[in-house]
Amino acid sequence: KNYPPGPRPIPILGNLLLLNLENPVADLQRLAKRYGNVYTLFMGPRPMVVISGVQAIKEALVNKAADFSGRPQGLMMNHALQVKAPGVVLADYGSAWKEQRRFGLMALRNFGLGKQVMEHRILGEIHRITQLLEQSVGKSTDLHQLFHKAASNIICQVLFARQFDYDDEFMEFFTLYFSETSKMLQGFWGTIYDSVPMLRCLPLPFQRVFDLFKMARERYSVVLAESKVSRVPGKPRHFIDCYLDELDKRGADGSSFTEDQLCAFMLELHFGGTDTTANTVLTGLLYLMNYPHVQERCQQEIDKVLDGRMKPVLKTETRCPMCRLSFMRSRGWLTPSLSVFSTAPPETQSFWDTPYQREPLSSLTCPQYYAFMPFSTGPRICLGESLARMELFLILVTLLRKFTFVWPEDAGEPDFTPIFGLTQTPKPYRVKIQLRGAA
Ligand code: HEM
Repeated sequence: KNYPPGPRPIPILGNLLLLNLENPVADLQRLAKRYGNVYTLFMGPRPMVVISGVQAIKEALVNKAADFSGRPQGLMMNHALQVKAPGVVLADYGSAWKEQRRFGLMALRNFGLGKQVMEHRILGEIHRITQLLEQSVGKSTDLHQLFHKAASNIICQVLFARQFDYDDEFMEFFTLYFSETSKMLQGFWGTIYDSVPMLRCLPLPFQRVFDLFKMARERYSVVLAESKVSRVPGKPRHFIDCYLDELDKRGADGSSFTEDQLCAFMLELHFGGTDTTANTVLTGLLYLMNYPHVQERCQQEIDKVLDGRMKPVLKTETRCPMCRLSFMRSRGWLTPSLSVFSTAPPETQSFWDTPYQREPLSSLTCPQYYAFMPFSTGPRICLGESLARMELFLILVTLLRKFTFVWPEDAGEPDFTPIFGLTQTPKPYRVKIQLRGAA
């Protein structure tokens, strides 16, 4: 009874019937209009406080961080990970989460985050994408797996210093696994699983997620076993080695460092580093194709700033305001719903009046950064933000410099409404690729 007001729940289902479980965003916004920026919804028997609007989100995630940085347990996500160890993403707010997060940041930095070596890795992967896109010039193409594969290869280099061919079984499996589980974990079936516990043991479609997680764990075990055989203690080659060194150092000191924890962490970084970045690029292209004048202005800016340079470099980012603004807009559109697990998603609605509106960038005003939170805010802010920003800038700038992306004439009206999931995904679309004369 101490919860904020909200619609009256019914037994067993709570308020589930008020939501379109395929994509509840519009319903959550409608309810916010009726009940205000902080209201309670019952997902089955489980109460959820929904927070909307910049002020309320800042208040919760920053000013009252200690109260709002936890993660609820007992959800499909926790069960799928089979957590003896919750990694970082699913760890509750406390000393174990702090310890792992601190280590994760340190290890990511050691293996390139924010350094030139990372820029080279990303540019190497972009070179591969560019070559593939060149083969599709003049044709109508589906890019949906391409960016997942590129982003996966970038994070795999950090995690275990390996890159895979795009048709490699490992790559094909993880591309499928990320996109299927992302939709399932926070789509219709995920919500049913989380909200109606009595249905959990039935052979419903959500059982597929558990199979996929099991298959992912098996593949990580192989990678981990290989690293253990080939490593030289004290000379880490990648994230796994670094973690194994930490395990050696700590021994059985009762800390949060365990091999299970390492596997969970790998999975979270691989997943977190792939699906989000890839879907942001896909959204960016969808948007740029449908606002050709914006694409053209970005290209003019890129040509001017890069001048005769062979490749874009990250330090030119500040000199590309139009590109930054366009890419920010894509991230704003795609605000991932990852933090639904702890609180409401960082709802940018009050800043981007209508996130899917058809007339963005009518004036070149830069958004106020305080309202822009695609990476969330507060202590649980995205661990990979700097890597993601690097990737997004370098990928989009390289592609726009070389190609023009055109919405095919026979593709009909674009549909900007994303598919809801752990990360929101643009609906599949095709793209016509043209080579730019000047590039
Ligand atoms: C466009 C790309 C990305 C976006 C939009 C994004 C967004 C987010 C958001 C919204 C959160 C939730 C924060 C919260 O709970 O309040 C998060 C957490 C996280 N992200 Fe990202 N992310 C991106 C890329 C990445 C990358 C490349 C990595 C890995 C290198 C990564 C790793 C993580 C991890 C480990 C967490 C959990 C942090 C914690 O719970 O302490 N993300 N991200």
